[in-house]
Amino acid sequence: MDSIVLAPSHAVIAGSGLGNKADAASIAGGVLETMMTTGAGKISTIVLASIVALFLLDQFFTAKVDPQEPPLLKPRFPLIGHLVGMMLGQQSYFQKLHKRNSPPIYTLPVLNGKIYIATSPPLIQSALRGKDLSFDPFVVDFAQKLLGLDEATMAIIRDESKGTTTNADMTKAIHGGLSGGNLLRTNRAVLEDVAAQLNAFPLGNDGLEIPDFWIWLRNLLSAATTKALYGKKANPFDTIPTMFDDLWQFDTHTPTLMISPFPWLTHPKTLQARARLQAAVVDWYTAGNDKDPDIAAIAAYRAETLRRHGFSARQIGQIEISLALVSMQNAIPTLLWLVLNVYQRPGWVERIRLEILDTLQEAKPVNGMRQVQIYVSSLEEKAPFLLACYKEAVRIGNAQLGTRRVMQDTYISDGKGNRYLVKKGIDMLMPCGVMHRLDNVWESDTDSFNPNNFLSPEQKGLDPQTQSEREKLRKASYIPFGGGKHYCPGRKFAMYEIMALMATLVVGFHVSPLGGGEEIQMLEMMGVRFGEAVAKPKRNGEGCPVRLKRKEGWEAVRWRFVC
Ligand code: HEM
Repeated sequence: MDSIVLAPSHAVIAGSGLGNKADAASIAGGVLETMMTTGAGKISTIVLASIVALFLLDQFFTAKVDPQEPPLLKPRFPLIGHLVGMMLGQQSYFQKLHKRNSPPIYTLPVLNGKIYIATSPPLIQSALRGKDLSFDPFVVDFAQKLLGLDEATMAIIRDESKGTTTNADMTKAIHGGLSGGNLLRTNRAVLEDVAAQLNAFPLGNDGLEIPDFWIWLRNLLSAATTKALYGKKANPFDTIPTMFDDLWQFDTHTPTLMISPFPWLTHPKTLQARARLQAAVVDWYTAGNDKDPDIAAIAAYRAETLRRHGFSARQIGQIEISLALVSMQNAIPTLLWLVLNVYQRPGWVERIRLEILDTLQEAKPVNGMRQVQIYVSSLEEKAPFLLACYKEAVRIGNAQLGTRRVMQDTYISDGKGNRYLVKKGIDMLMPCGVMHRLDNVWESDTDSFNPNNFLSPEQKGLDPQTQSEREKLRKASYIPFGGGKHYCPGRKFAMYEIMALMATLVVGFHVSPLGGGEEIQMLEMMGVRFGEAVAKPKRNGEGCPVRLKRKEGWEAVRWRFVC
């Protein structure tokens, strides 16, 4: 079986495919002979001989492709060209290939295996909906390495003897835990803590000097999220002062941790951070806190599922640091890109402020302070420009690599009569970084932040009829949250918490650069690596010091979010 597993972030190679050996050997022999007789020096002979050897190996080992499969896209440098390109460029390598006019779906030969890459909206939608393509194998593959799980734990994860698997039941628990009333309750709990933190903000004219806006935003939402997940009584993230730093240290190095053959040598600090996180979370489950009715439904359902499958509290704690990670690692950087991009344009801040003002309601004063309510679930409808900015922050920051393994030979189709055979055991990648930069889909200069991408034709003064094809294409190309069975269950959760926090900032607070001037510093994005979805700021966000103070007329206000 030809198989390359590359996502979230590692490669497993198996199988082989033989090319036309006789032709290759004679061409290579000719090249070598020419080289030797022209008197080239020893070093250049060795280099050339290596290239010829690679050329030969390429002919021998490049995977075979059935004519019905997606066409083969050969690397410019034989055999290892794509592998090196992916290692160096990570997700951006697919954008590079796309700029070379790659077909809408192609087969990428990597060593002696292959992967499929889809970059056409209808083909991606077909793949995400397809029952024969699955994300599950990756969860199992990466759990062990990422979380450092022992064989006994992995044996339960791999167990299929009960007619179901841990993974299948966890998917149900996750989606149930983050839908309907459970979603609203968890959002309410997060925002209650966000409000408490903002309400504790200094009342004076100087406000607060924040040396590092990224770290401030990160800590604000991390504290609120963990409180909502684990409840107020016994939050494991309150036990050790380094817990948030540990979580983000772990998050930053997850992509390399998964591929490092000797993580104890290459990532000792990350392993120590992971160990501290796991110890605190293990204690929390050992004390039975997951049965407390005050905790988030997603945490409770997942723990109940894991206990049902026979995991001990130690094993649950080790696995469940992933819940904290997944709840924050994409949402919080998205908040950063929204805030930074909007605050580059005072006109946009004002436009959002006016939208939000219309939605606010005054409630009964508390301790002599005004109490202002934000109706979170109405923001989607009542604040279209804020919503467009949020979606644009998601588009611009997200380069997740949708990943599925073909479980049995099947066809995917673009709905226009083109269909492609995809074969059992091969992985298919759907690079969001390419989809979110397609020239024919998005407003021009696809690297720029442009909320027009998500305003309706009517809101932009355009004729909806002439725009309908493009609108459809935009919907199909926008895949920041994946799709199908594993469509991110936290997408609404993230949207509400981010929009609510942004709404409060623009109405109630004044954000200005610490060194003077009008606009706050824009931070640069790091490239998104395999295994990540949302870009983090370069240099851990250093270089964006701000002053945050309550706005005139909004000094003595207590904020309250209604979900
Ligand atoms: C802007 C923020 C977020 C982004 C961009 C994002 C992105 C993603 C992506 C790309 C996937 C994989 C989907 C697929 O392969 O089809 C995913 C899955 C998942 N996300 Fe999110 N996510 C975000 C926020 C959240 C939040 C806040 C939570 C939890 C509170 C969450 C929980 C999950 C879970 C549990 C899964 C696995 C679902 C499954 O396996 O069925 N996500 N997310």
